[in-house]
Amino acid sequence: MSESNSRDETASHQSPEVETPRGVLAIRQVAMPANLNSGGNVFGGWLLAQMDLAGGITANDRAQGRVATVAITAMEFHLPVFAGDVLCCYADVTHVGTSSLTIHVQAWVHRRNGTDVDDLKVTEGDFVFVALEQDGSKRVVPQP
Ligand SMILES: CCCCCCCCCCCCCCCC(=O)SCCNC(=O)CCNC(=O)[C@H](O)C(C)(C)COP(=O)(O)OP(=O)(O)OC[C@H]1O[C@@H](n2cnc3c(N)ncnc32)[C@H](O)[C@@H]1OP(=O)(O)O
Repeated sequence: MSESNSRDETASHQSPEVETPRGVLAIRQVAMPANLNSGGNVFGGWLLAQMDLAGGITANDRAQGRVATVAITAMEFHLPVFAGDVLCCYADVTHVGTSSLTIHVQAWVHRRNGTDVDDLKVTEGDFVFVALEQDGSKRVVPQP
């Protein structure tokens, strides 16, 4: 049997991989009607704010103190979010520089669907934070 045939056979016996959230649950928040746009979906800006908070809490923990968001270098909106969805933001420290930290943040919703509950990845992005002194100047991120 050729190598490629062998690989095909293995693949046909495996169930498709189910994606799970990446990182640690940093915040949960219920999307409310006040967070909707005129189309009936949750505003992207509200989602970004929740993700920034989730990344900021994680960066604050890792940097052992005050941080500020300096950049969002990647952001994807995969699916719409609706009122009543429970937004769950997961954060993963992917890079620590001298004064900066990059946190990959994924937002998933926990959505009731009759008696079932669906968990869906709705957004993800890379948030860069800089560790700050009390006067607002940058500082070195301490070793863990
Ligand atoms: C037990 C109790 C717990 C309490 C728990 C409380 C938790 C509480 C959580 C709150 C969570 C709040 C989360 C929201 C946080 C905001 O909303 S902050 C508000 C918005 N952000 C701001 O106002 C920041 C404004 N910017 C600044 O003040 C200045 O840019 C800064 C941040 C002081 C940096 O200035 P600078 O000295 O010119 O920095 P510079 O040398 O150019 O760059 C510094 C680092 O950033 C990197 N960088 C800069 N620009 C970029 C860029 N565009 N892309 C990538 N990297 C970049 C550089 O590469 C460098 O990295 P390192 O090589 O040092 O690792």
